[in-house]
Amino acid sequence: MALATSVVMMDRGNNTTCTINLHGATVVSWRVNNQEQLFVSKSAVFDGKRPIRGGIPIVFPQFGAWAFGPQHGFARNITWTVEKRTTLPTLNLGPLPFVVFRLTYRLILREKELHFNIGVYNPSNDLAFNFNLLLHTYLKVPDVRRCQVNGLYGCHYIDKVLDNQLFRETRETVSVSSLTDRIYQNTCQEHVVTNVVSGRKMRLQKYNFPDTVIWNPWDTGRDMKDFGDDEYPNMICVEAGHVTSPVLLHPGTTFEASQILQVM
Ligand SMILES: O=P(O)(O)OC[C@H]1O[C@@H](O)[C@H](O)[C@@H](O)[C@@H]1O
Repeated sequence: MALATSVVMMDRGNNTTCTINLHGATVVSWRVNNQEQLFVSKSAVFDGKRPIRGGIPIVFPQFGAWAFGPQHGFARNITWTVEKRTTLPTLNLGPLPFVVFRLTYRLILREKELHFNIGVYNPSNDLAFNFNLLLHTYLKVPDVRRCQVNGLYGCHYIDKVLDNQLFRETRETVSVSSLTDRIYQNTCQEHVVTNVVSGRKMRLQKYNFPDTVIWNPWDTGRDMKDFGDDEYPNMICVEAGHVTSPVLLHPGTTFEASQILQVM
């Protein structure tokens, strides 16, 4: 069995690399010209028991709390396997003894881009199932207060900080200056986040991910054991997902979704 800390690394030259921890198939580092783009907490735990705090964990088959398992599902907390037959890292999850599905995750590293392609297959002959899927992307930023996220104007959002009330976004760009935990629905296929590392912009393109979660724990991060007290200014989560309505996957069919991150 692979160790919890086993990693797969992609190296494109020019100090452009991507590292995937097989625990949860969590992308734990993406360096472009030696500049780290992802936030991983200095208090993150790599014990193979808990999800990794930062990078890009995969949320599946549940977003949020759940009666049947851990918060945000179990995919981020299980060791994935690497398919040996391909040159591109392809990671697989399933079949597992207790569930019927297979997840395939393919990553492509380009000069200034990282592509994520994820497929969920239902191998059953007769059973359909429901799931949520989300890429929990933690972007590294010098000061979250200076970041602006576009592509959310006019969208309805569930504000988890305000008793899950539904609001409509009236701002052209969204910024974060306090505890923020919002599920934006039917968002644009593209978001641009300003003032990420080196003052650059990050473009996030998404396909088959109708929702976008914006999260920063602000000082409530102090209550999280695997998150440093002073780290909240240095991250913003912009999470592409299919979460407000579940995906219903019929027997013998596959659901596919993807995301591209691009340093601009
Ligand atoms: O601590 P976890 O399980 O990794 O979750 C972190 C956050 O993840 C976000 O996606 C949720 O909207 C937040 O409500 C949650 O607090």
